[in-house]
Amino acid sequence: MTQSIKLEDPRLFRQHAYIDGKWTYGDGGRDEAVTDPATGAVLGHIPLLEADQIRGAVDAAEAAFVHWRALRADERCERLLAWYDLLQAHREDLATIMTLEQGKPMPDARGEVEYGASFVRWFAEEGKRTFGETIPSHIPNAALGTLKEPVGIAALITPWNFPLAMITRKAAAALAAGCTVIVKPANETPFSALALAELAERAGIPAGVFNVVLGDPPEVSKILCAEERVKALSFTGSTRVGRLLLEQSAHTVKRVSLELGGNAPFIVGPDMDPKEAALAAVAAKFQTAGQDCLAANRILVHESIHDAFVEHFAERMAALTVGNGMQSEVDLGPLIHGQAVEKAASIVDDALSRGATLVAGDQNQAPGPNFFMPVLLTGVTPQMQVWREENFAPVAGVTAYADDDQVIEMANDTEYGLAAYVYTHDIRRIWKLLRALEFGMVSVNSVKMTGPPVPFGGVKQSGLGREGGITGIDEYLETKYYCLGALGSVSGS
Ligand SMILES: NC(=O)c1ccc[n+]([C@@H]2O[C@H](COP(=O)([O-])OP(=O)(O)OC[C@H]3O[C@@H](n4cnc5c(N)ncnc54)[C@H](O)[C@@H]3O)[C@@H](O)[C@H]2O)c1
Ligand SMILES: N[C@@H](CC=O)C(=O)O
Repeated sequence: MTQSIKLEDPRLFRQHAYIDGKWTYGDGGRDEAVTDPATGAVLGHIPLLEADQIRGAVDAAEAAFVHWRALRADERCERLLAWYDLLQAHREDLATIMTLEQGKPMPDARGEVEYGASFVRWFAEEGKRTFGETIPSHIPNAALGTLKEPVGIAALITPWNFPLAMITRKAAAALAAGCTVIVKPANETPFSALALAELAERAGIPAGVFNVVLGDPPEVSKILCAEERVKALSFTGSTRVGRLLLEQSAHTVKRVSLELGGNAPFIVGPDMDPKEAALAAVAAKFQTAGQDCLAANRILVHESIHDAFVEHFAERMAALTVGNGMQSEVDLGPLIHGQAVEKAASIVDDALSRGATLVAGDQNQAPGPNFFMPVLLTGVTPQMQVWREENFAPVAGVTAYADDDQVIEMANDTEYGLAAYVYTHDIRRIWKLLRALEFGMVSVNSVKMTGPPVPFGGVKQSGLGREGGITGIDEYLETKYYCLGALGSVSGS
């Protein structure tokens, strides 16, 4: 079954790769169907490019780099702002494409377009502030300083859970720095990336500056990692693939940035109102049907309020509507594919076989094969997969703890270190937890923590580097030191 896609601007729906300003077929005639996870209907097809075509994208990015880096920062800024305006103007179409290929409800998709666009505006401005520094000279008659220069071509490899914002958070920073980019989106969600390319072209971003390649993921990534001309690799995705790409990039000594998996603890202090904390925990767990690197997977509640918390959590969870994200009033869309549903079921089975209690979550109510009803488990322990792995599904695991030292140990008992949530109004507890938690981001009494000004990223096996904020652009800049010697007495100090 093929589904027709109705857009106000049908030219935003592209089914070709985008290289050097041209929409490109695969030379070998291979292609892949892209389906709507909610219905299983085919939305369209993408070409799987051949190795020479991927290298062709590198040729194009290399040629375009010469001119793009030579523009003044404010000239690049103008084009990025034009791109931003187009993303805003086409928000509804972009959200429609995203919901159809990814499954998230339309309000969430609109929110992601807004979120993704906000990085373009942020980095358009930051591009004008890539300041070098002057260094007081220790060498007689010399002036010392630094310049910031673009690293060169950046390969950007992105996941399917946030098909637009994960691209713009990288691409806007790279383009503002003066780099050219080759984007490889996930094959599950290529159409958002291709719509971004269409709008980049309309915004006056020159041919070869923003390219989108499609193909067999290991094949394409291997070529990009092995290419000496690609100077930076920025990857968002699973820790497993991140490790692989880091290894593959070692031979060409690339600048590597990794935004990997998370397994966020959500800590609730004894002073909290259990209902307030439960509503926040539901919001932090079920966005994008739990397929979110920031999802609150391990919910650690003080024993004095545990039972009341669980009751409120279950009540709020029962009010969530699961369905096709194109329909109004839906809170949770489908999981991305059948394998994700199987993995979620096996994680729940594993927990139950090791003694967890199923409080709620009846899979017989699921409205279709790729849907998974929200699950609440209590009595979750470190031996269970639901604790050890990033479950990436609407499966919430709750555990009681006795005191702050114990909860710190429990929260840090994971290889991941992306984000943690803390709910308490006790300032001493807040400070103690904030300092002791081994996570790149700690959010206190707030579910929302991200946005353009924020240095987003993790520690431990959750990644390398930061995206967004005032340092996000540094991932795409080299520092060049200069020493101007023999200046005579005018050099000063
Ligand atoms: N830290 C963050 O900012 C952040 C944000 C979003 C998602 N994520 C993580 O992404 C993961 C979910 O996304 P996913 O399932 O698309 O991740 P994934 O690692 O399977 O895929 C990510 C990208 O890598 C490609 N890929 C897959 N297998 C590959 C291989 N063997 N060799 C080379 N490339 C390969 C995919 O096509 C995709 O483009 C979760 O772990 C989630 O936490 C992290
Ligand atoms: N929710 C994250 C993406 C992770 O999956 C974000 O806000 O960037």
